[in-house]
Amino acid sequence: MMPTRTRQWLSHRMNSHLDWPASRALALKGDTTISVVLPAKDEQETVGSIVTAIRESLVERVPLVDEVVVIDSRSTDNTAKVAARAGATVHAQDDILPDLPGLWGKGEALWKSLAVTSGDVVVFVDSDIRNFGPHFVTGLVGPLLADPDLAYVKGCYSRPLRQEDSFNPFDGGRVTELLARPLLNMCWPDLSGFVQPLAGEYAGRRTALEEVPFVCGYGVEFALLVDLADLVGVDRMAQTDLGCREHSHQSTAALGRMSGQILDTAWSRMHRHGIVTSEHPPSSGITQFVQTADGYESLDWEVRVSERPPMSRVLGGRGAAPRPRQPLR
Ligand SMILES: O=c1ccn([C@@H]2O[C@H](COP(=O)(O)OP(=O)(O)O)[C@@H](O)[C@H]2O)c(=O)[nH]1
Ligand SMILES: O=C(O)[C@@H](COP(=O)(O)O)O[C@H]1O[C@H](CO)[C@@H](O)[C@H](O)[C@H]1O
Repeated sequence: MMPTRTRQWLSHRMNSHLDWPASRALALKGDTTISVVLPAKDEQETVGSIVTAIRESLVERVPLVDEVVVIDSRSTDNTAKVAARAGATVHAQDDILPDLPGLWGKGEALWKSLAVTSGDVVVFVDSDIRNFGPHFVTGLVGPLLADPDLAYVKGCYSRPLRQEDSFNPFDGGRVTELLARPLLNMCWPDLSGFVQPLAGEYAGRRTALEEVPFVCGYGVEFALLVDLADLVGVDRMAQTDLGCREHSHQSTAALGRMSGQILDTAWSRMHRHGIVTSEHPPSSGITQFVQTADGYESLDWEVRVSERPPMSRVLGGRGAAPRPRQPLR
């Protein structure tokens, strides 16, 4: 159950995107630089419109955003071309810090983005959003521009579940409701006020983001919440209601594998926090089953997650990335 202190946190750390029109964010920008990062794996259908919306509204019309960067995460489609054509700076995930062995996953893309961006504030936006609007960015950066003590702002929204033959206005966020929310409530009750703990839209100060590890797979959001709360304290974290988010949905089986990665991530944090003491980590894999004409076929999947160290330890010896490239305008 949400502790009283978390209810108090929720009452003063919940924003609405309606509070943060681009004009107000611009008035607060000063010399704070802002990078928007989109991790993208096979998102040719949607990445272009998101980049275009950001470029036209928040670079050209209102000069709030200094760079829009797409990290092409081993896509097999035309994601990179579509993103570049829309005006983004595109980096292939494996071209970044090439002297390190490349790893799979969303968190790898997000971690590597820190090495090729320079914004004082970094905004992460998924590339599969189907109803993106510039308010996703202004609602996240506004509170950070207004309050220098704030380190991190997480988006929250209603999450419809639109599938081939069905639509439900509330059933999205399946891993959130079935795994992440129970885990956080039971083991990290101070984080139980985050409405969408796995939301892929969030913004943070580089000075904080470069001081925490990045889990390379789908555990990245879960780990960032726990690790940033350890680093800066929940009261330097906030959230903004961004309205509604519709995105491309994966299959239940795919979310089962995602859940395995998040559970592995959570176990590692429970171990660091002394919630579990066993020195034997959980199994690194899961077996799923598909029905066949002859019965069931078993499929084994690896869900053990890799983790990158805080970027400050890597860039420390390399020097920070150059200041944002020439704005897109
Ligand atoms: O290895 C990966 C997996 C995902 N993504 C991106 O991360 C975001 C969220 O991933 P996904 O849509 O697969 O997760 P879901 O929203 O279904 O939970 C999307 O922009 C993906 O393109 C990525 O960059 N690399
Ligand atoms: O929130 C969730 O349960 C999952 C799956 O959402 P849906 O059930 O497909 O709406 O989506 C999120 O989880 C991923 C892992 O943290 C994030 O990377 C995604 O950005 C986020 O959409």
